[in-house]
Parts: sequence; C-alpha cells; structure tokens
Amino acid sequence: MTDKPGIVITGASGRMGRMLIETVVASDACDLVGALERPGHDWIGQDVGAAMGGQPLGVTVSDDAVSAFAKAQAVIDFTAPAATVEFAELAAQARAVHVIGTTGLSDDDLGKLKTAARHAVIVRAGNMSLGVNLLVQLTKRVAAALDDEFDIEVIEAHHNQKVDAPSGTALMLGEAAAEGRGVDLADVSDRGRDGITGARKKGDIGFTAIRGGDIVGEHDVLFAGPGERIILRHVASDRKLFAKGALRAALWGQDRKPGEYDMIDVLGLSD
Ligand SMILES: NC(=O)C1=CN([C@@H]2O[C@H](COP(=O)(O)OP(=O)(O)OC[C@H]3O[C@@H](n4cnc5c(N)ncnc54)[C@H](O)[C@@H]3O)[C@@H](O)[C@H]2O)C=CC1
Ligand SMILES: O=C(O)C1=N[C@H](C(=O)O)C[C@H](O)C1
Repeated sequence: MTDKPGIVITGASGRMGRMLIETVVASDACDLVGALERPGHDWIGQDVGAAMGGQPLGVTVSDDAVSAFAKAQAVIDFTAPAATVEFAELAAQARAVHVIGTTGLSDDDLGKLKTAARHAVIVRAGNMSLGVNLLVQLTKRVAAALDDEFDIEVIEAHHNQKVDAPSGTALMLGEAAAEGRGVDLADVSDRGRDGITGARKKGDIGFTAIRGGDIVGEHDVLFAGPGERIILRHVASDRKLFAKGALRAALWGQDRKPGEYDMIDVLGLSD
C-alpha cells in the first residue's frame, strides 16, 4: 500500500488501454491497481504486463468492475459508450474520479453521466491532448471574429478501426466554432453530404470524416471566406499524448468537488 492514487484502466487490451497501462506504470505519481476487459475477453485472468507481452506487473485483468473500483482513486476509461455509462455509475458509487476518453456517446448517455457526476468527479473530453484543447480555444476566438461570410468546415482523419464519426474531437471543435458564433451547433450542423445536396447553407458548420490506415488523429478547422481561407490544424502522431493527458486529469481530479469537468479545466485554458 502507498498513499499514491490507485488507478484502474478499463479496456486494457485496446489501443488506448495498452498506452494507458504503460503511462501509469511509468509514472511515479500513481499506482496501477486494476485492469479491466469485457467479459469473455481472453486477457481475463492473465497478468496485464504478461498479456501485453512484457514483464508481469502484479495486476490481473478482470471483468469485475465493482471489486476493481473499490481499490481505486481514479478510473481511466477509453472503451465504448455502453461500458462507459455503466462504469460511471460504479465509479461514482466508489467515489473514484472517472476520466472518460470514450467518444460516440449519445445525449441519453450524457444524461446518465450527469447523474453520476452528482456524486463523484467526472473529467470527460473527446481529446485529452494539450494541442487540441488549445485549438478548441483558438477556434472559438476565430469564429467569434469572423462573420458568416466565412464558411466553417471541420475535417477529421482517423485509422480504419475507428467506429464513430464525426470524431469526438471534431464535435468539440464544431461546438467551439458554434459558441464563438453565438449559435447552437444542433441548429447548424451539416454532416454527410451525398448526391444533389443543393448549395451550401450560409451559417452551417460542416463535418467530413476520412478513415484509413493507421492515422492516429488529424483535425482541420477551415474558415473559407471571400478571397481567403484560414486553416487551423492539429496532427497527433502518437497516442501517448492522449494517455498523458488522461493521467494528468486523473491526478487533477483528486480532492475536487463532485461534478463534470473537461480538459480545458484540467489544463487551466478557460477564457
Ligand atoms: N479522448 C481522447 O483523447 C481519445 C479518445 N479515444 C476514444 O477511446 C475509445 C477507445 O479507443 P481505442 O482504444 O482506439 O479502441 P479499442 O477498440 O482499441 O479499445 C477499446 C477496448 O475497450 C474494451 N471494452 C469494451 N467494452 C468493455 C467493457 N464492458 N468492459 C471492459 N472493457 C471493454 C474492448 O474490449 C477494447 O479492448 C474510442 O471511443 C475512441 O474514440 C481514443 C483516443 C484518444
Ligand atoms: O478513436 C481514436 O483513435 C481517437 N478518438 C478521439 C476522437 O474521436 O476524436 C481522439 C483522437 O482523435 C483519436
């Protein structure tokens, strides 16, 4: 036992799960106390370090969230919407900080997270990197400075295994652009053009999703105006930056009041 926060990683075998295990184990500021996978996964019952092909870490992969969360001060969760909603309730019961990187959550899912956050700290962001969260603030400022003579388009590219579109980051950027313009994204969002779409509607915020190969995550916000274009761009080339951001959020969340927070709060980037 140490007095460092104990951290549980959900979705341990996933692209982000593995990166998070490595990041937590490499940190002096916390201890890895649990690793979860979905019921039936072939990692269940194995030491997580050995399952990853390395040295044993003394943590057995389990599908028992209740027991794992009882030992944890924080849960870092990059899985899938149904799992995240279930983990939010259990993390709140255990009073563990729940850091959520999962994207593709529905409005109904978000309502359930809000309920869980009455009892515990939830830090959620569609992107945990410093660069993207700076880009969010820049997008808001540029959108506020330009009128609707400038068409706003959010273009994102990801690997061929990504299951949701637009990406969580693209939606964060779209929300920021809408906020800068003083409009509601739901009223102006234009997704998935195909066929005879008619001319672009003034004031819309468009989204385009590219999927291919092993692209980690790339986002452009395009402001296309008469005679000029502004392009704000972020390129992620290593998932480590998301894992580092998530761990920072887990440590930041210790001793905070229950509620919903995001990476703008964690990084101190609010206007
Ligand atoms: N916010 C951010 O900075 C980032 C968010 N993401 C998001 O994180 C999520 C995961 O991404 P990847 O790691 O690429 O996906 P992945 O498919 O490689 O991993 C997801 C893992 O979750 C596991 N899982 C699913 N249901 C579970 C359950 N009930 N209990 C325990 N484990 C469960 C799966 O078995 C799998 O191992 C996606 O929603 C993605 O968009 C990814 C990268 C950065
Ligand atoms: O699924 C991914 O890989 C990523 N998902 C997040 C998103 O939906 O924006 C963040 C990052 O771009 C990688």
